[in-house]
Amino acid sequence: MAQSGSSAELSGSLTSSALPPPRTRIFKIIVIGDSGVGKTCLTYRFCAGKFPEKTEATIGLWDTAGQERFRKSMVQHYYRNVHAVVFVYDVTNAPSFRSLPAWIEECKQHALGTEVPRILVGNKCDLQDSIQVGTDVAQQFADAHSMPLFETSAKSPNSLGDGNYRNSDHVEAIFMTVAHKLKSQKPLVLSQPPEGSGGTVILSGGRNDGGDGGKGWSCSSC
Ligand SMILES: Nc1nc2c(ncn2[C@@H]2O[C@H](COP(=O)(O)OP(=O)(O)OP(=O)(O)O)[C@@H](O)[C@H]2O)c(=O)[nH]1
Repeated sequence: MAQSGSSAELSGSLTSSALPPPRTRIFKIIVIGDSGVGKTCLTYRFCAGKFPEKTEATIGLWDTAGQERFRKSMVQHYYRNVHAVVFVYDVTNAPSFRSLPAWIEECKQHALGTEVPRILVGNKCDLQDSIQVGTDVAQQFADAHSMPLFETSAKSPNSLGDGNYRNSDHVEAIFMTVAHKLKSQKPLVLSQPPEGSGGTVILSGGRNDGGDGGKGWSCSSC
């Protein structure tokens, strides 16, 4: 198992033209898996709607030059108050798939067991000729750990061929699934961010019958 993780926050707002003011709930979602599987790209792709031109290895929380006390408190901080976990492996890298049990165990040790919404993501599906982890084996693993499986590519553009990254490759669906699990019962509908709204992606839920406005979701940091 190698190092590091990414995280994203989803905030859900209940907005209304009438008072009271909007309620905001913030969820902390951690994205974990071996180094290089594409955690940063997936998170960036979701938050900014595109694949990053250039990424650098995230400084691993496990890479603190032997300063054990510092490492321990950093890791504890990372796993604290987590609402959902996204496990990522690289479909072209079998060892990254074999590391998953260790990542699941790591989560368990930080009190993140099956009660916390978790999903499994196989990234880099655009590299069709280099696939080392088949869907069958990944699905079996996902079923055994009661997680939904998504196979995706943070990189490949959508089928419209215009170079944009909209509603394609399940990236939005992945985070929508997490949001949906967190928000439970309410059906969520993806809407694109308005032009110039930065990295905000709004996941709107249906208005409720009480007329108190719609639910909005946004990825507020990454
Ligand atoms: N072909 C392809 N390359 C990808 C994809 N996602 C990420 N990459 C590439 O994989 C490399 C690692 O991506 P990162 O997002 O930095 O991986 P990471 O898991 O955050 O890595 P660490 O920060 O080291 O933990 C980069 O060169 C990306 O361009 C993908 O879907 N397809």
